[in-house]
Amino acid sequence: MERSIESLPLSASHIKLLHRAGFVYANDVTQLSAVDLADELKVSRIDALDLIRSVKACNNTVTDTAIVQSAGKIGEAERASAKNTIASAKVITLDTTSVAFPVSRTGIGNSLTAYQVLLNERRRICISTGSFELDHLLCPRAGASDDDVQMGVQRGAITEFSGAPGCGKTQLCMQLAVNACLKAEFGGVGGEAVYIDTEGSFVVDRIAEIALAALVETGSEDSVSSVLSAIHYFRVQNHLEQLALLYQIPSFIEAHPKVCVVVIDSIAFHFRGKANDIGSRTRLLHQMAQSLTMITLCNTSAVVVVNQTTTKIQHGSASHGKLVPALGENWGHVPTHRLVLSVKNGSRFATIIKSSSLPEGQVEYILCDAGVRDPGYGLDMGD
Ligand SMILES: Nc1ncnc2c1ncn2[C@@H]1O[C@H](COP(=O)(O)OP(=O)(O)OP(=O)(O)O)[C@@H](O)[C@H]1O
Repeated sequence: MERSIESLPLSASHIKLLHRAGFVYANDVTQLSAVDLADELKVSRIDALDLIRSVKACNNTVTDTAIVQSAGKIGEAERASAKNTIASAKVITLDTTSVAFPVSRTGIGNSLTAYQVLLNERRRICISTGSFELDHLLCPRAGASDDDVQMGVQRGAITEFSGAPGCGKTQLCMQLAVNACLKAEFGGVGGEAVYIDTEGSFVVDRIAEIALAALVETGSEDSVSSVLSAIHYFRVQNHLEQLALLYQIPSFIEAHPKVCVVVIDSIAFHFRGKANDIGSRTRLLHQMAQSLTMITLCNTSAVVVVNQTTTKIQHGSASHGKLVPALGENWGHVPTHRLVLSVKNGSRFATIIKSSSLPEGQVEYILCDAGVRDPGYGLDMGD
């Protein structure tokens, strides 16, 4: 029996994507190869493969249920159980790119086996920071068999970069936004980026320069304008706007399913100086943390937050203090990975200070006209 696409328990964005490309029946999708479907939908091959698997899984589930029902062999209990199966298929295929998450936005989620989680992790294409060393620090992928897999900032996680002014936080954010939008075959993800600027530090000429350098380096024939057109820029003026925007980002991503990174530069700017009212600040930060977590749970976006640094007084004196990320210790539990960027004797370093899955480590990076790169970048050019 031919099943129409819209009768399948796929996400609305998947159905829209398939309809827009002219697909009507499930079999039209399942008979295609991932390469052909990727061409048709203008998505990456991994995303196309995932979509084919999802359609196949949904199609089989729906068809099996329909067959059992039409044969009259199904009681109320079985019917309910079949319904649950379809519902769970919907949760598992909720994401629009590649990763299945057990938690839905609207209800208690279903479990995945650890092995499924492992497969999802392996399939997940990270977003490059521009520095090979930093990419490996952020995503070592121990045991991964595919050496060509893109490393960098992990999707489905909140990564925080903090550091003193001038250490390169904004440069890194702009580089990540560009790399998210480059095509997969040119070292990118072929996605779109959300860029939330709370400080007014986003410089469009600079991001255009970074995009041009990336296109030239990788030999991509795309234009700077096509890369910049995939970056959705939001400027927020105060903490209420920031909270409201973050709350709406999941819906925004649902309407823009190619978004694979949400950058917030910086998370702390509008929350500093509210130390007088600790209670309300804690509540606001808690709300913000919930919104960020929701973004990572209901789709496969990476969340990248910039944090400022503050001096932690030690031995009762600021002169013995050390620089630590702002917003206090409670906030420190929110990011999945926390890194500090620092400058010492003219060299720039990124150091992991907290992570539940990454080993401790430090790498050196540089900032140059092209953006964020490894030390020694450009030395072998022209050989
Ligand atoms: N075209 C460029 N070429 C090389 N380095 C550059 C270029 N543009 C900016 N930089 C470097 O970037 C640094 C500023 O980085 P960035 O604005 O990311 O700092 P930040 O950590 O975000 O600071 P703040 O907290 O004040 O916003 C400057 O010190 C400069 O050395």
